[in-house]
Amino acid sequence: MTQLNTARTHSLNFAALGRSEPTFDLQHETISLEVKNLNLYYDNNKQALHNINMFIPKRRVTAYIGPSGCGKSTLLRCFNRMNDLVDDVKITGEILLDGENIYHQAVNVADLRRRIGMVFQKPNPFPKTIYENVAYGLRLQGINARRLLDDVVEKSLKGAALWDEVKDRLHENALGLSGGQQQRLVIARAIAIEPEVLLLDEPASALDPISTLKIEELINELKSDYTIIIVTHNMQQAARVSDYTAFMYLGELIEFGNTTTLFTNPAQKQTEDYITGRYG
Ligand SMILES: Nc1ncnc2c1ncn2[C@@H]1O[C@H](COP(=O)(O)OP(=O)(O)OP(=O)(O)O)[C@@H](O)[C@H]1O
Repeated sequence: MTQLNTARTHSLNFAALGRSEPTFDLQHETISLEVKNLNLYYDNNKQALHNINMFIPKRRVTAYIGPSGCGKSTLLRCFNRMNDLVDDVKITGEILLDGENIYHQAVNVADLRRRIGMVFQKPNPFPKTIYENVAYGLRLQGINARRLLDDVVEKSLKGAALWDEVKDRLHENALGLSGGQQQRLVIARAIAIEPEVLLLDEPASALDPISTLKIEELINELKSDYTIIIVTHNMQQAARVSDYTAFMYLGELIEFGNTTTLFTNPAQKQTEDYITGRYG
């Protein structure tokens, strides 16, 4: 009891972060993704994820936090089967997207990745124009009608809060944009094909504070249309942007719940130790 009180004293000040009392309750959410008995082993037998069970609520922001090496990125990459690209990886268990197991052998992984888009830590625009970066996914689908592409490019850039900055230079090389603009461009490219879920792996950790703020504001706007899952090293960022937070430690899911509750009144001692800075 004493320790939980200590946690309240030392944990993040939600009023200062502009957050109020908990407004979200897992019991009343629609499920987007469900993780069931998920285990992952690298190099055939090095276990990186241990029996993960949880679900990701639809059209909310869920953050994964935890010390370096605890398996956050590994779990994130399971949601769009990016780990399939790693040699000697073994995955057991299931992840259900709208009730269907994405690891079923009949699943087309390219289709899955259209439904679950991903943005990485380092912005990775293609060495093409701003316009062609955003139009890329549609062109891959064989869509080349100019007016349709124009509309989607504009809508996606507006959706990624970048339109005003680039509308007069759409045909310039995307590599000429700043790092923060490039990251919003990559988000525009991801949303141009209208995925259901967006996976964000440390999307702001390579950016300056102003660009970070823009990305955080953008996440807040995007969640009305997308289910967002974010991995972050930064606890304040998780507290600012997420509705739900999952704390991982040594490949296990220790605690998952409403962000405000997790940061102010954690149920597990390990969570409390982490958020109060005792390790990590
Ligand atoms: N491709 C890989 N091959 C072998 N082991 C890996 C691979 N990727 C990750 N690991 C190991 O799996 C464990 C979890 O790593 P992961 O990158 O998922 O952790 P993380 O919590 O995202 O860490 P960080 O915050 O430092 O990015 C670590 O022990 C890591 O060394």
